[in-house]
Amino acid sequence: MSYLNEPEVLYNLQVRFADRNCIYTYCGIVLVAINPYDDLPIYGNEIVQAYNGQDSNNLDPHIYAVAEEAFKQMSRFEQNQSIIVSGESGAGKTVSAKYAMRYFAIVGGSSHDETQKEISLVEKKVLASNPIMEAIGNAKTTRNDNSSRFGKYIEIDFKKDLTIIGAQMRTYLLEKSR
Ligand SMILES: Nc1ncnc2c1ncn2[C@@H]1O[C@H](COP(=O)(O)OP(=O)(O)OP(=O)(O)O)[C@@H](O)[C@H]1O
Repeated sequence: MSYLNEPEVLYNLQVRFADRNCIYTYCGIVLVAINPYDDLPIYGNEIVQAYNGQDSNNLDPHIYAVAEEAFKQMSRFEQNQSIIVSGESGAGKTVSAKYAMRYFAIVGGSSHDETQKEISLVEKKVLASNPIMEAIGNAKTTRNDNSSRFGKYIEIDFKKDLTIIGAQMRTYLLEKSR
């Protein structure tokens, strides 16, 4: 985008989503996601591997590109990284966060053995915590059938060899209306 203003952003989002079914668009350094309410074939293991270790500037905008960038920065500089997922109810925050976690689980789970792309036990446990947390903390609303009733701070901990050692989830931002 040559200019980062509202008409330019809206025009680009419309062209990419309506005409090309691309739900992800970069607006500056922010990745904007449009909820497609449809199962798109863009999250499979082969797509994870396409982003793994690549320069995200050369690839289509994707939540996996954001996750890859964070993973790369963490491994290169040994510094904690944060991804902020924001948007109105039903925008797709929870789904995006789960895909980012899935990316870390696959990439972190397989980094100790490049030939083994299976997710190991710790990574499986981290991903399996999602339905448990949703059973306790989600409810149907007029805007979202599976609405999170509390904000989440999810911390994923990695070992030096970049495999996942564990994860923690904390509640925050409990709105009065929720
Ligand atoms: N990338 C996606 N692909 C397909 N469907 C999606 C995607 N993102 C969201 N959805 C659909 O939209 C629904 C709502 O998304 P989600 O629960 O992630 O919203 P949210 O922003 O977390 O909302 P809330 O703030 O109410 O918790 C999902 O249950 C799913 O059906």
